[in-house]
Amino acid sequence: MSARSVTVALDDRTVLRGADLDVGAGEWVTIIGPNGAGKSTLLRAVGGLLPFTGSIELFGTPITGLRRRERARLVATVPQQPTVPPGIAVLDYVLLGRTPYIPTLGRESRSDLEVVHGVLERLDLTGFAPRPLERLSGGERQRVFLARALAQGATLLLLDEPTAALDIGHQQEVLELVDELRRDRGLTVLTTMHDLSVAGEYADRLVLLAGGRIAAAGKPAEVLTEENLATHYGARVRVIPGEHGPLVVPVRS
Ligand SMILES: Nc1ncnc2c1ncn2[C@@H]1O[C@H](COP(=O)(O)OP(=O)(O)OP(=O)(O)O)[C@@H](O)[C@H]1O
Repeated sequence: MSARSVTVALDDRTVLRGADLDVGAGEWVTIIGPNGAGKSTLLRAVGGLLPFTGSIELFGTPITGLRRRERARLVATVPQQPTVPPGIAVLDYVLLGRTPYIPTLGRESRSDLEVVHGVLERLDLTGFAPRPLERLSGGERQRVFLARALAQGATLLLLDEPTAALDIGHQQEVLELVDELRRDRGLTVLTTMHDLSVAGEYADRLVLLAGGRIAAAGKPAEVLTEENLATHYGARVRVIPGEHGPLVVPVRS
């Protein structure tokens, strides 16, 4: 996907200004930045969920020219707090991911159900299928949200803080799974993330947003510098070289 000069105003306030972003097919790019920087806003604009000025293309097609169903087959979004229909079971929630493939007033096909069961199995959620989604723990729910996005079969996956509710083990499990799917199925991944070490370990490139503008972009080692993190987060950190990317350690003054 590519975005050029994307600007978003919410309630008459410009919260994203002139953002340029390219994510190549099969690439993983993570947007980092302090609270309120505009990370979710940029992700939502790319997902076609917000009005914007500028241009956004998904695999060569302007997003504004795509119908909802067409767009949903190309891009799947997991928001920070997805809406959960009251009382819905896990299986039915994940099945909602197949909506772009089900004819209006039609029913899901056998292949839709096969996709859903495959995804549930892959995410170790088969045992949860009949349970009400609302009664799952925060981390279990997070995996179900990801399952719905994967069931959608889109090529571009947009994940807003995908590991926020997860313990360290499930965090790794989910990110490894996303990376595996990226390699196996050629998925393109755009995420937001607060954990900078984890962000740097998984992404090919990082984009640092601050005050609605892109302040830095490049390989994790180019973006995760002590200077950048002091300037844009007001944070005192040490950056230590790690096996898969720089490790960012907060230090007291
Ligand atoms: N619906 C809205 N109306 C008005 N302002 C909004 C709206 N949604 C978000 N904003 C504002 O836009 C700015 C960017 O918000 P956004 O959610 O994109 O930030 P973020 O970088 O994802 O933050 P966080 O790390 O806290 O999740 C913030 O100042 C926020 O208050």
